[in-house]
Amino acid sequence: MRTLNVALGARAYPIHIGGSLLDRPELILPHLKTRRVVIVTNDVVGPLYLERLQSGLKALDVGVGTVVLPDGECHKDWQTLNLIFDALLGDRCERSTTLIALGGGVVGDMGGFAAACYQRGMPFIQVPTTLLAQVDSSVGGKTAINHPLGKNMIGAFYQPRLVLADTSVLNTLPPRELAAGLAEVIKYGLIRDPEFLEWLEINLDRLLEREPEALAFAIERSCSNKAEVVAADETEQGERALLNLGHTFGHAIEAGLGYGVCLHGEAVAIGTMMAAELSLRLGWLSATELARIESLFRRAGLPVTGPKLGVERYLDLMSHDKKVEAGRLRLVLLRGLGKAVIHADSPAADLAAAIEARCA
Ligand SMILES: O=C(O)C(=O)C[C@@H](O)[C@H](O)[C@H](O)COP(=O)(O)O
Ligand SMILES: [Zn+2]
Repeated sequence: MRTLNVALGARAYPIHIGGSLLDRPELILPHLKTRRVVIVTNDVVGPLYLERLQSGLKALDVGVGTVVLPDGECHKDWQTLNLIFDALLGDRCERSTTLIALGGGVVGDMGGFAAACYQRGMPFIQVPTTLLAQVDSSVGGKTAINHPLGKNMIGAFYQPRLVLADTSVLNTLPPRELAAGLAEVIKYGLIRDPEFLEWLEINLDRLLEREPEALAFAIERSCSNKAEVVAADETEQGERALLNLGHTFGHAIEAGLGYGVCLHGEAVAIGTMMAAELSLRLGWLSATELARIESLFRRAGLPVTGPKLGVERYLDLMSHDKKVEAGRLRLVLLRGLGKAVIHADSPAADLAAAIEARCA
């Protein structure tokens, strides 16, 4: 097991990464306030892993309640969130009860938001079961639900007390979900870690073959990048926005198509290609560098062109982005491979051309 720390002062927390950690509930125990938890999961992950986590905790004399949500990004909404509140209230959960999110990004984001709201805040632990959740969404405390007009629009910054990433569970992950997680892994290389990007270019096939050593390295390196950024800028006043590479375009695709049609990681890959196209037009990225990004996404099995929603529709959806300031769209762009910047007021013609260049 490898352990990283998210350095947030009194709210600092560990990220444990390793095989079979679901069988080590003693790692969870020190982070509980009382011996009572509610595990929130979904109807795909639940049948695979809920019993294991539940029985391990019970053996340590922890009282365990469970909530099983319907699976999918299309359920990341008020109605489904309310199922968690119904269960917490129905079970008479206290403010000291710990909510454990067992699942991918949707379960983690909704579980975290429910924990932030229930009785104005209950302890929260992330047990991510997808690659995307292990390398990105379980770390950093962004919790939210979607709105038809925009992704993650209603939420809170609310940090977990522990992230427990069991890499063995990735063996049951569908290939499409593995690829979606790789989009966020590649993102770290592109925005701030050129050495990691080169490692990915060399070792991508090992990740696709789910070689445990390679996966553990990629997860640790991704989490270490994320932990550094979050510790420096928890609530996204500056540097943290760089973690949003590809997301302004990507979120427009997710909302425009209807949540769940395109996986988040797939939308991020397409969005990153649009950001790269714009960076190319601004003279910040060479055609060779753009081709390297495209080749990596393609090899990972990710899409590199998006739906033909029309430039106007893209821009309308993008205008809801959380990085918009005083009505000005701010985009994360690349100034070479391994260096991201935030840029306002991109020339309209270049932006439109970048979107069009990547619409199938
Ligand atoms: O943690 C962050 O900060 C990120 O931006 C990571 C993203 O990969 C993640 O998808 C995040 O939820 C997007 O945040 P949002 O603020 O754009 O909704
Ligand atoms: Zn993301």
